[in-house]
Amino acid sequence: MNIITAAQTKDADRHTIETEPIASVDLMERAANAFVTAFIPLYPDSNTSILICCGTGNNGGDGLAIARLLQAHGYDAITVWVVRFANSERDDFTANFARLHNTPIRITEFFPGDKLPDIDQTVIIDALLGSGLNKPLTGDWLRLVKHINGVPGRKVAVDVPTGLRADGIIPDTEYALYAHDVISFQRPKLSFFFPESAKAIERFHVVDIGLDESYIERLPTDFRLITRDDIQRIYRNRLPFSHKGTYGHALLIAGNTRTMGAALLCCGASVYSGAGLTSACIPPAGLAALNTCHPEVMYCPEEDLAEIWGTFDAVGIGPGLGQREKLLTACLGYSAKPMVIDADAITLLAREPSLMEKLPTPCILTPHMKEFDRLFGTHSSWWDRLRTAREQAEARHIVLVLKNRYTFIVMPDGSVYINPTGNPAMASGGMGDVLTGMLTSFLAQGYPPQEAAILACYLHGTAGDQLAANGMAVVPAGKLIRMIPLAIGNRGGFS
Ligand SMILES: NC(=O)C1=CN([C@@H]2O[C@H](COP(=O)(O)OP(=O)(O)OC[C@H]3O[C@@H](n4cnc5c(N)ncnc54)[C@H](OP(=O)(O)O)[C@@H]3O)[C@@H](O)[C@H]2O)[C@@H](O)CC1
Ligand SMILES: Nc1ncnc2c1ncn2[C@@H]1O[C@H](COP(=O)(O)OP(=O)(O)O)[C@@H](O)[C@H]1O
Ligand SMILES: [K+]
Repeated sequence: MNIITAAQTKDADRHTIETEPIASVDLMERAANAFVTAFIPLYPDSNTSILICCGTGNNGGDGLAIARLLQAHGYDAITVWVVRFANSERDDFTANFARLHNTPIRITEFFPGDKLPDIDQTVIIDALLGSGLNKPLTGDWLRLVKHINGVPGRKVAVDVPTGLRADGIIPDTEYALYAHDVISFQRPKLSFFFPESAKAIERFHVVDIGLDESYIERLPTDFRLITRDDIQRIYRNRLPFSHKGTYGHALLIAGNTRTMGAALLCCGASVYSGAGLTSACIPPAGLAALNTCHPEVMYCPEEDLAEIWGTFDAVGIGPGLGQREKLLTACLGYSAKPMVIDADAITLLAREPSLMEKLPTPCILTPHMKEFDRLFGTHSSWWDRLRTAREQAEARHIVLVLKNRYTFIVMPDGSVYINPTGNPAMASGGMGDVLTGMLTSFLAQGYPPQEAAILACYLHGTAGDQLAANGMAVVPAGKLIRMIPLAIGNRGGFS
C-alpha cells in the first residue's frame, strides 16, 4: 500500500472530486461520516460529554460536520469551539458552519488573545489543524494546544494531531497536541511510523473516505506499508510432493556461554518458519540444551564449517555470538550465499569497516537503532537515520531491516517497506534473535531477500499480535516461536 505525502493526498482529493465526480463539501461529509463510524465503537456511550475544537480550514470543516453527525447519532452533550485565529476560512468550513446552526449544538467562537475557559469534557475532538500544517505552532495556537493537553479528557484527533507534521522530519522543538486516538483519512501519514510521533499519538486508526484508490496506488512514492495482501501474494504454498530438500537448509551461527539462549531462539524460529533443515553452529557447551529444546536442529561444529559450507542454502550469523564474532570474517571469505547478519556480527562490522566491502549478495542486515548508529554513525533523528539507511542499501545492494515499533525494511533500490505488525508485549530480549531465524529460514526456502524480509517481519509481528490478543501482556520470544506456523497458516491474519 502506497504511503503518500500531504501534497499527494491533496492531489488525490482533487482528482477524486473531478473524476468521480463529487462536490468537495460532499467529500468532506463522507470523511466526517467515516470518522464518526470509527469513533462510535471507541466511545460508545452517547452521554459522553464531547468538546469539538475546530479551526477554520478543512480540518475545522470536518470537525463541524462531525459535530452534526454525532448529534444525529444521539450524542447530545456536544460543545463546539471555533477558533478564529486565522484571517481566512475555507468554503467547506463556511458551508458546515451554516449547517451547524440548524442544530441545537452550542458554538463558542474565540479570537486572538481571548481567555480560554476550563475544559471538563470527557472527550476532546481535535479539528484545529490537520495536514495543512505548514509551520510550527506559535502564539494563540500554541497556547490553545497546551491548554487542551493540560486537561485530563481523552483526545481524539481528526486526520492528524494539531502541530504534528504529516511527513518529513519531526523536530523535537515542535509542540503538538497529544491524541489518545487519531482517526486518519484514507492513509496513515508517513510521520505516524516514526518514533518521534509518540509525543503526539498513542494509537491511530485509518478510515476509507473513498478517494480514488487506483489513482493513489499509481502516485510515485518510496514508502509502502506492508499489508496482509502482500503476504498472501508472496507466500508460496507447500506442495504435495515436496520434501525437506525442497525447503532448503538454514545454518545459524550463534550463541556463546552466557548467551546460548539466543542461538536456541533463532534455531527454533528457523524450524518453525519452515526451513527443510536447520543446522546450528554453536559452542559444544550448548549441545545438550539444543537437543532438548529443538531436537529437529542438527549440529555443525565450528571446525567443520569450511568443509560443509557448500551444503547450506542460507546462513544467519550474530545472535549471542559474543567473542565468536570473528567467525563472520571466516564466513565472508567462503563462497557467497544468502546471509543474514545480526547483533554481535553487526558490531564486528562496525569495528572492522573493511568487512563491509565483503558482504555477499544477497545480504540482510538487521540492526536495531543502536547497532545501526554503531555501524553508520550517530543520527539525531529517525528521518536522518532512514536517509542513511537508504543511501547504504542502494550503494551496497543490501537489504537493511531497521528494527523498531514499525520496522523499516530498506531495499537495495532505496524503497522503504514499513511493517505495521507487532506490539509492545514483544519488547523483551530474544525477539530480534527470533526474527533472524525467520529471515534465514525464508532465505533458505528460496525467497528473494526482499520477500524474505517482508514475510519475516510481518509474520513475526502477527505472531506477537495474536498472542497479545489472546491476553498475553508480555510475549516471551520462546512463546512467539510456537505461534509462527499458525501465523504462516493464516497468511498473516487472524480473525
Ligand atoms: N483528501 C483528504 O484527505 C481530505 C482532507 N480533508 C481535511 O482537510 C484537512 C486539510 O485541510 P486544509 O488544507 O484546509 O488545512 P488545515 O489543516 O485545516 O489548516 C488550515 C490552515 O491553517 C494554516 N496553518 C498551517 N499551519 C499553521 C500553524 N502552525 N499555525 C497557524 N496556522 C497554520 C494554513 O493556512 P495558511 O498558513 O497556508 O494560510 C492551513 O491551510 C485534512 O487534514 C482533513 O482533515 C477532508 O475534509 C476531506 C478530504
Ligand atoms: N514495541 C514494539 N512493537 C513492535 N515490535 C517490537 C516492539 N518492541 C520490540 N519489537 C520487535 O522485537 C524485535 C527486537 O529486536 P532486538 O532489539 O534485536 O531484540 P534482541 O536483541 O533482544 O533479540 C524487533 O523485531 C522489533 O521490531
Ligand atoms: K487535527
